[in-house]
Parts: sequence; structure tokens; C-alpha cells
Amino acid sequence: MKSQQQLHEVLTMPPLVDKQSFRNAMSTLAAAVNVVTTDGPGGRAGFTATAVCSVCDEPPTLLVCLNRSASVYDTFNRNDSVCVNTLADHQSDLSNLFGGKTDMDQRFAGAQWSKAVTGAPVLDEALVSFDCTVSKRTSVGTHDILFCEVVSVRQHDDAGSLVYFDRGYHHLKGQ
Ligand SMILES: NC(=O)c1ccc[n+]([C@@H]2O[C@H](COP(=O)([O-])OP(=O)(O)OC[C@H]3O[C@@H](n4cnc5c(N)ncnc54)[C@H](O)[C@@H]3O)[C@@H](O)[C@H]2O)c1
Ligand SMILES: Cc1cc2c(cc1C)N(C[C@H](O)[C@H](O)[C@H](O)COP(=O)(O)O)c1[nH]c(=O)[nH]c(=O)c1N2
Repeated sequence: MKSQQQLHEVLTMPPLVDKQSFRNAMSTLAAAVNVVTTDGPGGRAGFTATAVCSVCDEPPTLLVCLNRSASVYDTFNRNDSVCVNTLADHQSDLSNLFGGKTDMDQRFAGAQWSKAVTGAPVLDEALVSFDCTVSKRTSVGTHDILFCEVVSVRQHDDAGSLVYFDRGYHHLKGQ
């Protein structure tokens, strides 16, 4: 158990976690890699995201964190459709294409796409694609959190997974 003095020291510690320390710590969390797409009145866009997670299954909902300074931000803000395409193990080139400063037509030219129920682009060879409509948006710091209600799912059970860990790509084969 901590003494009164130790507790006092913990409670009065200055905030030591600067941006770089936070990023270094986050680089130790393995994450699936997704190309998140949209289409609609705002136009077509897509970006690479690891900040994606399951929120609840009733209704089936994911969240996606999007930096408000990203070039795709305005487009996502004007559309309600979102497709979260989780990349298969052979798709690291697509992650780089959608994660860099590349023209939008060039990004989409790098793969084959279909149209989802919501109108968002579905990546044909993705490990899994979640077609969604945005049910809620909220801002935290530099990012917007998009809550995305899943309206349909398409998956390829035989594909392996692309994992981002320690600032690099790793490949997980299925069973
Ligand atoms: N959530 C995000 O916005 C996010 C996540 C991963 C990567 N990225 C971007 O991709 C590029 C390469 O990233 P990297 O992983 O090779 O090295 P990095 O040192 O920039 O990031 C390490 C880890 O920190 C977290 N992170 C990075 N930037 C963030 C941000 N702006 N907001 C919240 N978390 C953030 C992520 O978990 C990332 O994997 C960078 O430009 C980075 O900003 C952004
Ligand atoms: C592996 C990896 C993971 C992420 C990213 C990049 C990469 C390489 N990026 C950054 C995002 O993809 C990038 O800002 C845009 O695609 C390119 O930016 P511009 O469109 O040029 O602004 C990113 N951005 C974001 O807002 N949320 C996220 O979760 C992630 N995750």
C-alpha cells in the first residue's frame, strides 16, 4: 500500500506524457489496418486508419477516429456513408497509398472496388468490409470520432490479416 507521502507525490506529479512519449507508447499496440472510404454529396475519399474499434453489437457499431487536418476530412464530414475495409495480409501497399499525400484518384486506382448499399466504395479483396452510416460524430482534441452503424458486412474467411506494430507491417495467417 502507498504511504500518504507517496500518494501525495503521485497526485501532484506534473503531466509528463508529451505527444512523442504517447506515440512511442502507442506504437507498442498492435492494430488491424483499415482503408476507410466514403462517397456521396461530398465526393469520394478514403484514408488509412488504425484507430478503429468495435463499440457495441446492438446496434452493431464501430468507431473511427479521423484527424480534422486530413485532406479527406471535409469529404467525410459532408457524407453519411462510411465503409471500413480491413486489409488482408498482402495489402500493405494499399495502406501506404491511402496513408500518404496521394491524389484521391490515384489512391482508388490501386485496387478493385464495388459499391456498397450506402454507396461507399467496398474494397473487393479486403479481409472484411463493414458498410456503415454515420450515426453520431464528436470531436476530441485534434480528431473527430465517427460512430458508424453497420448495415452490411462482407468477409473473406480464407485471407490473413495485416497488422501494424512497432511502426511496421506484420502478417498474420489464418488458421
Ligand atoms: N490515430 C491517428 O491519427 C494515427 C494512427 C496511426 C498513424 N497515424 C499517422 O501515420 C503516420 C505514421 O505513424 P507511425 O505509427 O508509423 O508513427 P508515429 O510515431 O507517428 O505514431 C505511433 C503511434 O501513435 C499513434 N498516433 C500517431 N499519430 C497520432 C495522432 N495524430 N493521434 C493519435 N494517435 C496517433 C498511433 O497509434 C501510431 O501507431 C503518422 O503521420 C501518424 O500521424 C495516425
Ligand atoms: C498505418 C497508418 C495508420 C493511420 C494513418 C496512417 C497510416 C500510414 N493515418 C493517417 C491518414 O491515413 C493520413 O492522414 C491520410 O491518409 C493522408 O493524409 P492526407 O490525405 O494527405 O491529409 C490515420 N489518420 C487518422 O485520422 N486516423 C487513423 O487512425 C490513422 N491511422
